[in-house]
Amino acid sequence: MEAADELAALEVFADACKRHGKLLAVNDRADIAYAAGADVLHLGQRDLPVPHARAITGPDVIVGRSTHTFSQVNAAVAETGSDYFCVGPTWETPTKPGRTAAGLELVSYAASRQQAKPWFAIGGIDLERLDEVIEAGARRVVVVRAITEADDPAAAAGEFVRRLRSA
Ligand SMILES: Cc1ncc(COP(=O)(O)OP(=O)(O)O)c(N)n1
Ligand SMILES: Cc1nc(C(=O)O)sc1CCOP(=O)(O)O
Repeated sequence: MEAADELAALEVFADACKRHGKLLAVNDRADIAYAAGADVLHLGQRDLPVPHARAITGPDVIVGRSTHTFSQVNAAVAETGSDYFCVGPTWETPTKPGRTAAGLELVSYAASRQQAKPWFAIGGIDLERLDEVIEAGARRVVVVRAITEADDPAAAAGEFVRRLRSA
Protein backbone atom coordinates (compact mmCIF):
# COMPACT_ATOMS: atom_id res chain seq x y z
CA MET A 1 0.00 0.00 0.00
CA GLU A 2 1.31 3.47 -0.79
CA ALA A 3 1.85 5.93 2.06
CA ALA A 4 -1.02 8.23 1.11
CA ASP A 5 -3.47 5.31 1.02
CA GLU A 6 -2.24 3.95 4.35
CA LEU A 7 -2.52 7.38 5.97
CA ALA A 8 -6.04 7.80 4.63
CA ALA A 9 -7.06 4.42 6.09
CA LEU A 10 -5.36 5.29 9.38
CA GLU A 11 -7.45 8.46 9.69
CA VAL A 12 -10.54 6.26 9.77
CA PHE A 13 -8.94 3.87 12.30
CA ALA A 14 -7.69 6.80 14.44
CA ASP A 15 -11.21 8.17 14.65
CA ALA A 16 -12.57 4.75 15.69
CA CYS A 17 -9.78 4.33 18.30
CA LYS A 18 -10.57 7.76 19.75
CA ARG A 19 -14.28 6.99 19.99
CA HIS A 20 -13.62 3.68 21.74
CA GLY A 21 -10.61 4.73 23.85
CA LYS A 22 -8.24 2.23 22.14
CA LEU A 23 -4.62 2.45 20.99
CA LEU A 24 -3.86 3.05 17.31
CA ALA A 25 -1.19 0.64 16.02
CA VAL A 26 0.80 0.84 12.78
CA ASN A 27 2.59 -2.19 11.37
CA ASP A 28 6.17 -2.08 9.98
CA ARG A 29 6.53 1.62 9.01
CA ALA A 30 7.98 4.11 11.52
CA ASP A 31 7.45 7.01 9.12
CA ILE A 32 3.76 6.17 8.76
CA ALA A 33 3.41 5.70 12.53
CA TYR A 34 4.88 9.17 13.05
CA ALA A 35 2.73 10.79 10.37
CA ALA A 36 -0.44 9.13 11.68
CA GLY A 37 0.29 9.99 15.33
CA ALA A 38 0.04 6.29 16.20
CA ASP A 39 0.32 5.03 19.77
CA VAL A 40 2.01 1.76 18.75
CA LEU A 41 4.54 0.75 16.09
CA HIS A 42 4.94 -2.99 15.48
CA LEU A 43 8.22 -4.10 13.87
CA GLY A 44 9.01 -7.44 12.22
CA GLN A 45 12.47 -8.98 12.09
CA ARG A 46 13.19 -7.48 8.66
CA ASP A 47 11.83 -3.99 9.35
CA LEU A 48 13.86 -1.00 10.54
CA PRO A 49 16.08 -1.70 13.56
CA VAL A 50 14.46 -0.38 16.75
CA PRO A 51 16.90 2.54 17.36
CA HIS A 52 16.31 3.88 13.84
CA ALA A 53 12.55 3.49 14.19
CA ARG A 54 12.66 5.26 17.57
CA ALA A 55 14.62 8.14 16.04
CA ILE A 56 11.62 8.69 13.78
CA THR A 57 8.75 8.05 16.20
CA GLY A 58 10.27 9.63 19.35
CA PRO A 59 10.29 8.09 22.82
CA ASP A 60 6.56 8.01 23.60
CA VAL A 61 5.39 5.52 20.99
CA ILE A 62 5.02 1.91 22.19
CA VAL A 63 7.31 -0.24 20.03
CA GLY A 64 6.75 -3.97 19.62
CA ARG A 65 8.64 -6.78 17.93
CA SER A 66 7.73 -10.04 16.22
CA THR A 67 9.85 -13.06 17.18
CA HIS A 68 9.81 -16.54 15.64
CA THR A 69 12.82 -18.34 17.16
CA PHE A 70 14.47 -18.86 20.54
CA SER A 71 17.32 -16.50 19.65
CA GLN A 72 14.91 -13.80 18.50
CA VAL A 73 13.07 -14.09 21.82
CA ASN A 74 16.39 -13.70 23.64
CA ALA A 75 17.23 -10.63 21.56
CA ALA A 76 13.78 -9.06 22.12
CA VAL A 77 14.08 -9.60 25.86
CA ALA A 78 17.52 -7.96 25.89
CA GLU A 79 16.91 -4.99 23.59
CA THR A 80 16.20 -1.74 25.41
CA GLY A 81 14.22 0.12 22.74
CA SER A 82 11.20 -2.17 22.43
CA ASP A 83 8.32 -2.36 24.89
CA TYR A 84 6.73 -5.73 24.11
CA PHE A 85 7.19 -8.71 21.80
CA CYS A 86 5.09 -11.38 20.11
CA VAL A 87 6.04 -15.06 19.68
CA GLY A 88 4.69 -17.16 16.84
CA PRO A 89 3.13 -18.39 14.77
CA THR A 90 2.07 -20.85 17.45
CA TRP A 91 0.21 -22.79 14.74
CA GLU A 92 0.32 -22.34 10.99
CA THR A 93 -2.31 -19.84 9.94
CA PRO A 94 -3.86 -18.67 6.67
CA THR A 95 -3.55 -15.11 7.97
CA LYS A 96 0.25 -15.43 7.56
CA PRO A 97 0.65 -17.91 4.68
CA GLY A 98 3.97 -19.67 4.17
CA ARG A 99 5.28 -19.14 7.67
CA THR A 100 6.31 -22.32 9.51
CA ALA A 101 4.76 -22.77 12.94
CA ALA A 102 7.09 -22.00 15.84
CA GLY A 103 4.85 -24.14 18.05
CA LEU A 104 3.91 -24.13 21.70
CA GLU A 105 7.62 -24.74 22.44
CA LEU A 106 8.37 -21.08 21.68
CA VAL A 107 5.49 -19.96 23.90
CA SER A 108 6.86 -22.13 26.74
CA TYR A 109 10.34 -20.77 26.14
CA ALA A 110 9.17 -17.14 26.32
CA ALA A 111 7.30 -17.94 29.54
CA SER A 112 10.36 -19.65 31.01
CA ARG A 113 12.44 -16.48 30.58
CA GLN A 114 10.43 -14.95 33.50
CA GLN A 115 11.33 -11.43 32.45
CA ALA A 116 9.48 -8.13 32.83
CA LYS A 117 8.78 -7.17 29.21
CA PRO A 118 5.16 -7.91 28.18
CA TRP A 119 4.82 -10.58 25.49
CA PHE A 120 2.01 -12.11 23.43
CA ALA A 121 1.49 -15.49 21.77
CA ILE A 122 0.22 -15.15 18.17
CA GLY A 123 -0.78 -17.30 15.21
CA GLY A 124 -3.63 -19.77 14.84
CA ILE A 125 -5.01 -19.09 18.31
CA ASP A 126 -8.75 -19.40 18.88
CA LEU A 127 -10.99 -20.03 21.88
CA GLU A 128 -10.63 -23.82 21.43
CA ARG A 129 -6.84 -23.61 21.56
CA LEU A 130 -6.61 -20.89 24.20
CA ASP A 131 -6.23 -23.32 27.12
CA GLU A 132 -3.18 -24.92 25.47
CA VAL A 133 -1.57 -21.49 25.05
CA ILE A 134 -2.33 -20.55 28.66
CA GLU A 135 -0.99 -23.95 29.78
CA ALA A 136 2.26 -23.16 27.93
CA GLY A 137 2.57 -19.96 29.97
CA ALA A 138 1.08 -17.15 27.86
CA ARG A 139 -1.12 -14.55 29.57
CA ARG A 140 -1.57 -12.31 26.49
CA VAL A 141 -2.52 -13.30 22.95
CA VAL A 142 -2.93 -11.62 19.56
CA VAL A 143 -5.72 -13.02 17.39
CA VAL A 144 -7.11 -12.06 14.00
CA ARG A 145 -9.62 -14.62 12.66
CA ALA A 146 -10.86 -15.69 16.08
CA ILE A 147 -12.44 -12.25 16.36
CA THR A 148 -12.90 -11.05 12.76
CA GLU A 149 -14.60 -14.31 11.72
CA ALA A 150 -16.63 -14.82 14.91
CA ASP A 151 -20.43 -14.66 14.70
CA ASP A 152 -20.30 -12.18 17.57
CA PRO A 153 -16.84 -10.50 17.56
CA ALA A 154 -17.49 -8.50 20.75
CA ALA A 155 -18.53 -11.64 22.64
CA ALA A 156 -15.46 -13.53 21.34
CA ALA A 157 -13.14 -10.70 22.42
CA GLY A 158 -14.83 -10.62 25.82
CA GLU A 159 -14.36 -14.37 26.27
CA PHE A 160 -10.62 -14.08 25.47
CA VAL A 161 -10.28 -11.29 28.04
CA ARG A 162 -12.26 -13.20 30.70
CA ARG A 163 -10.26 -16.43 30.34
CA LEU A 164 -6.86 -14.72 30.12
CA ARG A 165 -7.58 -12.57 33.19
CA SER A 166 -8.64 -15.58 35.22
CA ALA A 167 -5.65 -17.71 34.14
C1 LIG B 1 0.13 -4.74 16.77
C2 LIG B 1 0.67 -5.81 15.84
N1 LIG B 1 0.65 -5.61 14.50
C3 LIG B 1 1.14 -6.56 13.67
C4 LIG B 1 1.68 -7.74 14.15
C5 LIG B 1 2.25 -8.77 13.23
O1 LIG B 1 2.87 -8.16 12.19
P1 LIG B 1 3.19 -8.84 10.78
O2 LIG B 1 3.86 -7.78 9.98
O3 LIG B 1 1.96 -9.43 10.21
O4 LIG B 1 4.17 -10.01 11.13
P2 LIG B 1 5.75 -9.93 11.12
O5 LIG B 1 6.16 -9.88 9.71
O6 LIG B 1 6.11 -8.71 11.90
O7 LIG B 1 6.18 -11.17 11.82
C6 LIG B 1 1.67 -7.90 15.52
N2 LIG B 1 2.17 -9.02 16.06
N3 LIG B 1 1.17 -6.93 16.37
C1 LIG C 1 -0.08 -11.24 11.84
C2 LIG C 1 0.58 -12.47 12.30
N1 LIG C 1 1.89 -12.48 12.69
C3 LIG C 1 2.27 -13.69 13.07
C4 LIG C 1 3.64 -13.99 13.56
O1 LIG C 1 3.92 -15.15 13.86
O2 LIG C 1 4.40 -13.03 13.70
S1 LIG C 1 1.07 -14.89 12.95
C5 LIG C 1 -0.01 -13.72 12.38
C6 LIG C 1 -1.43 -14.04 12.00
C7 LIG C 1 -2.38 -14.17 13.18
O3 LIG C 1 -3.66 -14.37 12.65
P1 LIG C 1 -4.66 -15.51 13.14
O4 LIG C 1 -5.05 -15.14 14.54
O5 LIG C 1 -5.82 -15.37 12.18
O6 LIG C 1 -3.98 -16.83 13.01
